[in-house]
Amino acid sequence: MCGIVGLLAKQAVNQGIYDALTVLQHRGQDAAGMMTWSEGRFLLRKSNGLVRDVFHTRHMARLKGNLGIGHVRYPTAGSSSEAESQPFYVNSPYGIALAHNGNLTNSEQLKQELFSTDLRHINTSSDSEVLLNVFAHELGKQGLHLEAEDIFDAVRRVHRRCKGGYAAVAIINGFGMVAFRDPHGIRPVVFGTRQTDSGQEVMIASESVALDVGGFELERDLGPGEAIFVDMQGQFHTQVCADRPQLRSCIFEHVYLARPDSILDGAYVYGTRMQMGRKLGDRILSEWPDHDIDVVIPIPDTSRTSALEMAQHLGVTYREGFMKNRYIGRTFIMPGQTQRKKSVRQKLNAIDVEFKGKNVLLVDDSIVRGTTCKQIIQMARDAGARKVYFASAAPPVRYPNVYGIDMPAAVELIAHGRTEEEVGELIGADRIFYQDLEDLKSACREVNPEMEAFDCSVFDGDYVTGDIDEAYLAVLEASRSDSAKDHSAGDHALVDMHNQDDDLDD
Ligand SMILES: O=P(O)(O)OC[C@H]1O[C@H](OP(=O)(O)OP(=O)(O)O)[C@H](O)[C@@H]1O
Ligand SMILES: NC(=O)CC[C@H](N)C(=O)O
Ligand SMILES: [Mg+2]
Repeated sequence: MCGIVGLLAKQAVNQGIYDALTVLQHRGQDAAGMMTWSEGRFLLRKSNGLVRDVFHTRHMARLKGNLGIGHVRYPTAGSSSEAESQPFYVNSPYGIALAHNGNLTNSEQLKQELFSTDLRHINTSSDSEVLLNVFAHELGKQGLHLEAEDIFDAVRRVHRRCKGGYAAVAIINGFGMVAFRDPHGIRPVVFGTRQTDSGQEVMIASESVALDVGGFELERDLGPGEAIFVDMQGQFHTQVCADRPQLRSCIFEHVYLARPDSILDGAYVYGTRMQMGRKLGDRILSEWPDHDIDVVIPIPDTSRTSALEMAQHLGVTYREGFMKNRYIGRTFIMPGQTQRKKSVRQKLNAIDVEFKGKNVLLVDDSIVRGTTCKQIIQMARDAGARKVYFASAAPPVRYPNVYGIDMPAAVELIAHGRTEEEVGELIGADRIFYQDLEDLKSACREVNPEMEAFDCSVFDGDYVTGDIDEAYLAVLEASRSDSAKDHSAGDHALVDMHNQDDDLDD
């Protein structure tokens, strides 16, 4: 769940891309990057860190041009080094820059094919570099005069070769901007337009909030397998380039990943989270009609929308019993377990009066590794709670994610191989409530009835791309679990394009 943005405008795009990246920051906190295009040259700035730390005035001054793409990264493949931050660039054919959200599940096989049959070299362990090179290779078959139709043909071949989740935005030197979404539409991508006196401007982004801040009107989501090409005049062309497109968007976007003020696949994330609260409230009432809950307390930030709705539905007081330090980011998407653990305590602090002598129902959007809830329950007890009940607005997360969320190892998931009651015991709750998966799906459908099916793999272990088996998951776990990552830290110099007279690294 990285964040991507592309902007083709009638004026300089650097500030617009920067602003979009800041509102997509919740999708990736490890690295940020921007590549613009001006007079036949690409200009790049990318590095580890938050958007505000990566782009300084001197970088912004260098990022000239009316066309550009940007990225915030949360690594799901390769390392978290600067060399694997995005966008990536290849010089042939034409010169192409690309930013990717998602994760390819056949990148190792593609990497070998790229070398042995396409004669292309991949210099990092990033699957995004693989995706760019497959796209470049397929585009290279089209010849010198590129039309929208040629680009769509190339995307069609990308879909035939690549497996997994991918939403990507690219610049083709001299031709314009392209974006495409995998045939299951696992990861989100939307586009919108802004009319100016000089003509139409187009923004493509992971979430509609990026369009809102830039004053763009949301046109729609890209459909599964669909591509959009925006020519240098700002006119866009779209086509579905997959043989059998089927929308199976990641339901975890609606649970946690996306911002509540985004509209994804026609569904207001805020509305879905309210429905989730209502449905879980119903479940609690039916399982425990004579409950003794005194107060509902959310675990900020993401659960607040569901918790408020649940409290109203239960007819119980809602109180903000935990204060969040606004300067600490999201803990779940931090790279290591030590940092995640430490951050919970730095991030959240209890207001004792809301807990003293009360039976509290703590509500979170999801329980993944259990890092947050274990500590929070202890904090609630330390603050004087009599009973601590815990509700998760999502079902138990029991299976790894392979499509762009960094949950590679089943053993790290607290609900893997455990019943709901066993999880409750392990986290120290007096009683635990989980959402039912069917209720979660209908929460989404109540907001947009056209959303028929989803990728729910983290909840049900059903991988929609059909290429994931035990052997694949074993290799993934061995290479990407927290303990494997601890041993793979290394120094990775940035082998990349050089930029004007300026240094890349500061
Ligand atoms: O069981 P865990 O492994 O702890 O993961 C689940 C927690 O992580 C997320 O919070 P996060 O702090 O990332 O973001 P938020 O502020 O948006 O809630 C999520 O909202 C849960 O609180
Ligand atoms: N979270 C993501 O979308 C990650 C994109 C890509 N797989 C990377 O690791 O850079
Ligand atoms: Mg949270």
